[in-house]
Amino acid sequence: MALPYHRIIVKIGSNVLTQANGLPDHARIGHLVEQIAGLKKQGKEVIVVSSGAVASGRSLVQVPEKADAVTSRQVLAAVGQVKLLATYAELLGHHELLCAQVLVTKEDFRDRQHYLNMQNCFRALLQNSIIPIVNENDVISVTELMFTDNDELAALVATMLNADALLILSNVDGIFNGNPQDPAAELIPEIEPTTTSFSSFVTTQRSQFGRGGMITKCHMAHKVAQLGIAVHIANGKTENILPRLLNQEVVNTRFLPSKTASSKKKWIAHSDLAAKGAVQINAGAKAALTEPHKATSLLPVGILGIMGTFQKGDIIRILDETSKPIGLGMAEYSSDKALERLGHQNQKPLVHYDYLFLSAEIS
Ligand SMILES: Nc1ncnc2c1ncn2[C@@H]1O[C@H](COP(=O)(O)OP(=O)(O)O)[C@@H](O)[C@H]1O
Ligand SMILES: N[C@@H](CCC(=O)OP(=O)(O)O)C(=O)O
Repeated sequence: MALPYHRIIVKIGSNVLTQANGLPDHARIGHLVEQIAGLKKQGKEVIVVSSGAVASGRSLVQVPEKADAVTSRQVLAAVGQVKLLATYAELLGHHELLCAQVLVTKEDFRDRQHYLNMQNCFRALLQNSIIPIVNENDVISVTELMFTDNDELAALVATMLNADALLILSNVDGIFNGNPQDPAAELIPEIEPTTTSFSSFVTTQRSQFGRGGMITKCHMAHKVAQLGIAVHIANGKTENILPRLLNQEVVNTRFLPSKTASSKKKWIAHSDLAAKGAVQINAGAKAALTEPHKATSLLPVGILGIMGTFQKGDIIRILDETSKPIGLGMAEYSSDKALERLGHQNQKPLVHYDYLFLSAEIS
């Protein structure tokens, strides 16, 4: 039976688009474009998150050896992104499809206004049947401003657009219960939303041109699935991977989605870096907040301490008694007011349930 996904994010990793010599693999891009056109013909909405700018740049310019790594990457990506998009535009054009370039930085997901502007543009592109091709703005995003990798970017786009599925195409068939090179290792077909640890079987090893590696891929995938979006990790080098994946005809790892969260919660779930302060809560408050199937807000009576200074509307981290982060929320009032109300009964919640995201996975 075909999987009933309508809005699909397809993340194409560096390794899928790059040959062993580091140059772009045009035949592969062409084959993926054919498959994307096939999905569009079925009436599906497709958003592509594509790496490959640096690899495309390598095919055009040779950066002088004396240039530092950051500058080289900026130059290669700036030149290469033009070629990458031109390749997509030309190949999609053969199928009478139009694509659009969306270049973003991590900051754009932290700032509510940037986020809403981006979301608005994506929606308009999809309404006009245009395929957004998203990549990190590698000219601006350097060092600590960078996404961990394009898996993180794809996860953020999937949650922002409330996609039905995120398909991560890498150079492995999925997640194995050991080193994928080990013949004894077996592919894990499904991962439940309750799974919390991957480190026992996923190594920190990365593929030749990959940035984040499989551990970060797993954490991203798990976080997205927790927000109600199905995530599949599959091999982008397998022939006709996209239609075969959707028809369930090919091996892959599927992260089963848990019940859906509201879009506000989805935004908050990815706002860790934007947090302005933190609150430490007592064991009773933690038990109340984490009780399944209960919508509980965070009240001042359960707060032990306030760290940092925040205003109404700011994102704050929620820490348990041992200072372990257990969630994120949007403050209903400032840290000054929260301090006055600390430990008091019958006060307005500091974080309303609708603006509270709890997860064991926040790093
Ligand atoms: N348990 C595992 N199952 C599958 N792949 C794994 C596992 N542990 C480590 N890996 C490595 O993760 C790599 C894919 O991640 P990554 O390098 O980030 O790829 P991409 O560039 O496609 O995002 C694989 O090539 C593989 O070597
Ligand atoms: N933005 C970069 C790729 C970034 C990246 O992390 O790629 P990947 O390892 O495929 O997630 C580029 O276009 O070359």
